[in-house]
Amino acid sequence: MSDSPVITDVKVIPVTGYDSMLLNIAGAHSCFFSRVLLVITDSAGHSGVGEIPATQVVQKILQNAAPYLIGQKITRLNALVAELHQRDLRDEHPDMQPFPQARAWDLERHYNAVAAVEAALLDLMGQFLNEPVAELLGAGKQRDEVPVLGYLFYIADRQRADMPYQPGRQDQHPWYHLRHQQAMGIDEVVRLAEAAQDRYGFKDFKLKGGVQRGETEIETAIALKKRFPEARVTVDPNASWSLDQAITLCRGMGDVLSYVEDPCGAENGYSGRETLAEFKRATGLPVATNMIANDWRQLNHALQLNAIDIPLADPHFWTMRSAATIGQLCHEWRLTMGCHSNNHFDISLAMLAHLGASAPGDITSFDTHWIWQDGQYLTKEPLQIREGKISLPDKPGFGIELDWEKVEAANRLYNSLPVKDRDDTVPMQYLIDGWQFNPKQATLLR
Ligand SMILES: O=C([O-])C(=O)C[C@H](O)[C@@H](O)C(=O)[O-]
Ligand SMILES: [Mg+2]
Repeated sequence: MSDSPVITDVKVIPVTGYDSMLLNIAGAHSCFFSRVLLVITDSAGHSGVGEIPATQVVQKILQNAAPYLIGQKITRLNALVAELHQRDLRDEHPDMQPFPQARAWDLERHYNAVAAVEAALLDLMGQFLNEPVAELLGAGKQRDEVPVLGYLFYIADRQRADMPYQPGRQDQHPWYHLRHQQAMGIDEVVRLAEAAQDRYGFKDFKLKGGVQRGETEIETAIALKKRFPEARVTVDPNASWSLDQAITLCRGMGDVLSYVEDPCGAENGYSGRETLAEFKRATGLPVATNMIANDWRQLNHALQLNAIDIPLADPHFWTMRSAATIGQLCHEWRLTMGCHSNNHFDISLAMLAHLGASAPGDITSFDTHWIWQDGQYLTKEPLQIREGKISLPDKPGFGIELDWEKVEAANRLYNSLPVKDRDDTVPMQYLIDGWQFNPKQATLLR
């Protein structure tokens, strides 16, 4: 019936790199960030790869899925992904019991695992068909370059932490030094933006908020807009502002903020979808989210309430194909597609690029944390951000090749870590003793 290659090997490889002491509502980024690579090899001798956020649960889910995948034809991609979506791997595998948080109610880990499998299979399919992954998504490849934004953070003083944060390098572009230095003031954040703009050519900027007083964060956004008048500027306090506060801070700010990301969330018996709908009505500002429309059912409710304009369709939990479908839906329904991110390596950079290349019509610049990791490559010819865009390589699949020496070194670093999963409250203790997460209180207001 078919000459499809079959899956011969599945490898789950956790990898770690270095990060700066970036602040967000959950605390401070550790000096380490971790991801999981899923590498699937087929009988044609090709390897496909997917990258997702690292948790111990997701690794277990993927290890449990491996025997099921081996021997399957790669052309069963659609059916395999649908089947994995439905399997409750925890119940099938008693060794998931030490992870009570897995699968049954922590759906995001399950989605991450399925997303990794789908990405690796798409990479293999692209190589089998000699087409880039973007051609296999949605309406096929729509563009060769994908706009991305300069994702800015307030940066804490790493020297206060007894952790091996990197000091930065002085022998390269100033960005590679500045990204490791404290940046809490408005001028320092503008300086960061200037360096990032000079290095990567960004047209647009996003400021991670939920850290300082809302007024200070809005003043920072105003300063960014003043410095880069043509830029689309946004701020993302991760729903930490109350609805009233969000309206007070953002009303009349249409000439500064092109859109606002998750300005408020659930409060006083009202859901985040309801408060965002009220925020939109009160301010007239477009709203983006990666917090209240993260699966089809949530997206349906968000759209029925007219709560959002820009779904940030992250392929690491939506999966590449579902995120591409959101791109098509946004185009048809006059919404705007964007993409959320977390700290990531260059495999995810390729995933974002192929997703963005498949999206029809206008999209807003995609989020990427890559500028905080740039230089820590796991592929031989990593994609680059130039003039604020990522160009797609003219190669099949994702068009990337793993550098196994680097992957093995990053895996050794992961294995050496005493704490494996992300926990931003730990480094935060060096800044504020006894600090605890409060989703409604800015990080430094304690
Ligand atoms: O847009 C967002 O909400 C994010 O990028 C989530 C991330 O976890 C961000 O808050 C971070 O890296 O600290
Ligand atoms: Mg966000």
